[in-house]
Amino acid sequence: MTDTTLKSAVTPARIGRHRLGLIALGLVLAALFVTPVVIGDEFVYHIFITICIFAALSTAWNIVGGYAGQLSLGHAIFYGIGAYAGVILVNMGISPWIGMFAGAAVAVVAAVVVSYPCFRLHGPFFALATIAFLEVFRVLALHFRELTGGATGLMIPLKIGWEWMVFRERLPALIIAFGMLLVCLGVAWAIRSRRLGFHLIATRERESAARAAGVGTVKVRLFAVAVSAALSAMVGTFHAMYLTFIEPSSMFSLQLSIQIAMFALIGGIGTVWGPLLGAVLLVPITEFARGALGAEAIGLHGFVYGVVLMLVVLFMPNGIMGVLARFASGRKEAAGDEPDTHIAAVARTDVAPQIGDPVLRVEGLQKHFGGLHVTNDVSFTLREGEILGLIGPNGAGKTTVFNMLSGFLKPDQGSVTLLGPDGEWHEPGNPGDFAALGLGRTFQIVQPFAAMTVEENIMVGAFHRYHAVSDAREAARETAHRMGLGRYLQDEANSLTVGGLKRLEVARVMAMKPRVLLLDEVMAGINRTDVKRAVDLMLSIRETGVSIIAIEHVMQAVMALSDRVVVLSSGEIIAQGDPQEVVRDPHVIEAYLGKEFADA
Ligand SMILES: Nc1ncnc2c1ncn2[C@@H]1O[C@H](COP(=O)(O)OP(=O)(O)OP(=O)(O)O)[C@@H](O)[C@H]1O
Repeated sequence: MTDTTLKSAVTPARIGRHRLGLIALGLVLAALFVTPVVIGDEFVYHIFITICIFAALSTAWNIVGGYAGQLSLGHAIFYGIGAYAGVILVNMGISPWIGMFAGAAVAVVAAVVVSYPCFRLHGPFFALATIAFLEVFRVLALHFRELTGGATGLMIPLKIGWEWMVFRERLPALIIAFGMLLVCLGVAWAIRSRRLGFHLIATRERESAARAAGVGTVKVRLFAVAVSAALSAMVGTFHAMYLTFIEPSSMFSLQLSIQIAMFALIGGIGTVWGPLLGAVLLVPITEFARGALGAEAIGLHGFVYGVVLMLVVLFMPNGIMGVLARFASGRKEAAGDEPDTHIAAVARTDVAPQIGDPVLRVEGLQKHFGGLHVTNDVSFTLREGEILGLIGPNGAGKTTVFNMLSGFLKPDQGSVTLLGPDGEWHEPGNPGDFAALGLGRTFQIVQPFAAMTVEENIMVGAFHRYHAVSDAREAARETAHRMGLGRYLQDEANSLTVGGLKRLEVARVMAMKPRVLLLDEVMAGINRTDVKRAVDLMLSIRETGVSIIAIEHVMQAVMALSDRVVVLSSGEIIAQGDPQEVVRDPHVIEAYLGKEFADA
């Protein structure tokens, strides 16, 4: 396959529009620095410094709230820690440049301690928990009066100069605020464009699928929270020096937490540039309104944010960046029906399967859900290069067995052991360990990472083998072409048809280069031509030495594919062996069609 074929999905027009977008964003960024310098007015300086500060805070928030999808409304905790650490150390005669890092270190510890127990909570529950922790920190700041000054707050001593981050003119403050914004944007961009960014978005979109692809979902989210907290704390230190006075309710403020989240929501949550655009749009409107209306307009910014948020939700659900991205990528239509490449056909009779030694042993699996005995003493072995069909009527317990074979469920009794690449037998405990030993699985209900392109979805699987983005991208492209998805590389996963999504599910797991592959009903709901293609594909995968267990209801496919079949009924194995013999077994006919049919 030529390189040009691999890159064909990225059109020159699309690259051109992308470049145009980057140039426009670069101009917005440059204008943030140049405009106040050219105008020279104090108030304009103040507005642009405030934009930089809020854009930096919102960009840091976006690493957790956007990339990782953990809607934190307690981010002012880290901003407040940075502010207090900086000011307390300044009062002790230590420069805020040092205090900034001390605050960041404390914020990282607080972030890990606060977030770890909260990660089990999702959506509004996570948000509520972060608000509760924010309140705890505010009360702590009020309580430890000797350190924080309590409700009276702390004044910054009037030591002027770069060393103390306090200036008579506005320009140095703008330089620092702008520098901080650049640092936050740089970190956010670096995370998004590396393996970590892919892992975070995958975790946000489909945690189970991410875990099956070997992503350490808790680890990556903790890392994101730590980085975000450190950046927020550093901005907090500078902002405290800029304000020259801090007190608990304005530092550990729910309103501030909501504001920084809102900038990202309006600009484009989960994008690198969205928070910046949100802050650029909203801060001037509210600051000018406040300046123009003075005390009459207390709370006006809340009203303005509410109106803008409503308009954005109604007309731009993905924020400003969503509109720009649509412009950059052009048309979208349902994709995936017409594979662009021919999947190598391997006729059933052409190839004698090379079946080797056992690679997976399943012994005495028992699983109860409350009073329901879902599997009872399920035992079988899978050999190298073998295709094992796992069949049985609805509710027989097939998916539950798969969940135990991939670490998503712990058996009540029994064991699953897997032959590792080191030649030793292992008993893995969780999906990550199974993936590390070379087991990949698909899900009965497809689990695409909706916010990613087809290429990026497959890259999440490829990152299991590669660290470098370029290597993972190349591997993903090769897999996509092999799976007939080459034409859709740059399309959003959401735009694929059912058949396309099923192939994407297999492509993601194939990019992991598994040694054992668990396929859960990959042929359900697809047309006859696609079933034929899927059978050929599975046979070609097996030719590479991969062992496959396939849960399937499409009997022609099961018969065409399987070297052996295991039949489950009511959680027990009722037959196993050669496919032709198994389908004639009266117990199997009875399980599927009832006793009367079997007797007849
Ligand atoms: N988490 C759970 N809690 C309670 N019951 C469950 C749970 N998961 C599965 N079950 C029940 O266990 C039984 C087996 O379900 P399972 O999904 O494993 O069957 P299956 O053979 O894969 O069915 P199908 O072919 O319809 O997908 C069903 O009765 C199901 O309702």
